[in-house]
Amino acid sequence: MLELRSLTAGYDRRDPVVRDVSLTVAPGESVGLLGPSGCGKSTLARVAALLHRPDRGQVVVDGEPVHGWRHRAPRDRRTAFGVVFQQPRLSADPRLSLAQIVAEPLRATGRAADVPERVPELARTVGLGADLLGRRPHEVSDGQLQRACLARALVLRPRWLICDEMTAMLDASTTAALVAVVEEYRAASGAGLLAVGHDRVLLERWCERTVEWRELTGATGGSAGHPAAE
Ligand SMILES: Nc1ncnc2c1ncn2[C@@H]1O[C@H](COP(=O)(O)OP(=O)(O)OP(=O)(O)O)[C@@H](O)[C@H]1O
Repeated sequence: MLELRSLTAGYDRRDPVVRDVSLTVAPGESVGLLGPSGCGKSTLARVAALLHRPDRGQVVVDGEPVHGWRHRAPRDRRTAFGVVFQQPRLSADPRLSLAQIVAEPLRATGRAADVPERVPELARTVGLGADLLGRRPHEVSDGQLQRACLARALVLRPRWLICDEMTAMLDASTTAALVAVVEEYRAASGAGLLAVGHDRVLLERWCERTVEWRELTGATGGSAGHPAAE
């Protein structure tokens, strides 16, 4: 279970963008989170993926409260999450080839030995031809780069996937292809999904359950929350 309990988060403690938000994703469940631009969806997605420390509230993963974010999160916690962001160009190192981008999490976790097997396997899964794997981000389209970013998110076989407007920059056929990849992975692995976006038609087709941002506030009662752990 991925539980977001009474989360308050943002960039200025005096004026948080996420206020007392609660949401739960069960293993194997797909949850779409809909909200208008600027409401704080990406910020919440980053907290859920252990990339941004909340001011208040708790993230509880499989019954265990999270006590560290980013590099302070234990490795097995961090690697349980695969994250895909809206803008692949901001989340991929421009100096690396697509193959190196996909391989990054394996190298960072001491599993470089798996690279020769896993990278071509993931490239096939996301529909990246071998000719593209040697190219760098500026030599491929947004859609091709997003395919590499999705492969990178899946390479460590995460138990939770956080997709933050994953398809916002993509055409309809690439959107359908990437959603299908996520769904095949979920069916095979039992991973849970939190897909954040503003495209109601897409999220309602994609996810078993879709929730509105405004429904999440104060859902567990009051804004007191729990003090965030260091
Ligand atoms: N790094 C940052 N520093 C300061 N403010 C930020 C930062 N990132 C986001 N914000 C602000 O926090 C608010 C919520 O942003 P967030 O990206 O979480 O919203 P969103 O719902 O995902 O929006 P969108 O759908 O447009 O991506 C916005 O007002 C934004 O300007």
